[in-house]
Amino acid sequence: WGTSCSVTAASLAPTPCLAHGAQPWAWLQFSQSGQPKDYALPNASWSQGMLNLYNEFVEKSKDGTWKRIPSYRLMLPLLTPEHPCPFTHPDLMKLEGEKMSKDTRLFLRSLDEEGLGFEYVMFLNPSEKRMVTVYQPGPYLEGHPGFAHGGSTAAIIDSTIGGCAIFVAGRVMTANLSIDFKNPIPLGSVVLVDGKVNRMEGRKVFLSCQVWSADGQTLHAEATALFIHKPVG
Ligand SMILES: CCCCCCCCCC(=O)SCCNC(=O)CCNC(=O)[C@H](O)C(C)(C)COP(=O)(O)OP(=O)(O)OC[C@H]1O[C@@H](n2cnc3c(N)ncnc32)[C@H](O)[C@@H]1OP(=O)(O)O
Repeated sequence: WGTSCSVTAASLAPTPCLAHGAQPWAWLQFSQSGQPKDYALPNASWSQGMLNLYNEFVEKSKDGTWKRIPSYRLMLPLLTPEHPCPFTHPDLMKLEGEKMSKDTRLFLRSLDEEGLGFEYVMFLNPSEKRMVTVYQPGPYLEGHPGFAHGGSTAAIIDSTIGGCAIFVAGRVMTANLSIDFKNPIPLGSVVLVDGKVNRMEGRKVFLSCQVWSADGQTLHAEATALFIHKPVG
């Protein structure tokens, strides 16, 4: 899962499901060519602060407590009964790539140039049902001068806890997201988006999330959310 790791079907193999026959690999996304480029690896735009936090979680991942989540331009279509586990197919990357629409991109991976938009890497802690995102908002996410637009903060929160909810429940949609914005996030700074599942009731997954500065001194935002499980088919 480190920086030198090449992405193979084996390295992306799913972790055990937690509930509802969850398919934790369902969030994997593939590039339009079918050859995946993993965007959740360091690039030249990452600040030293971003690299430091990334390395901290890579270190924590060595004993399996945390897992880095690869990130591609597109989200893998949610799995069908015919393809319950795509990792068993040797031509996975190509097949899934060809199934994708050619004209869409995942919102958070919509910009080509490194560093201008959302730079982020997610780490999942399966036993804690917790997802943290190391996040560096770029200059094209501006709201008030010099600060990230609140909508961009909502998007990174939604994706962080969305990933967490997918892990526990499989296919989910955001039904409700409530955010208290506490302190503005400077563009180019590094923050930690820390989300977790609090409880599940039937199809409902309740989560909470906090956005902290990298030094842990500033709470930028906190949120609660409800995701609803939508069974495939
Ligand atoms: C690693 C990368 C991961 C990337 C993750 C990306 C995550 C991105 C997530 C998104 O942005 S999703 C896009 C934004 N969300 C939507 O567009 C959802 C639009 N809404 C819907 O599709 C439906 O309203 C919804 C799926 C949320 C629910 O419809 P359903 O028909 O499946 O459920 P229903 O309305 O029967 O409600 C089920 C239960 O949830 C409750 N519920 C539904 N919406 C609620 C709400 N908004 N607030 C509170 N409770 C709600 C509802 O009262 C009910 O409770 P009970 O079972 O106790 O009766």
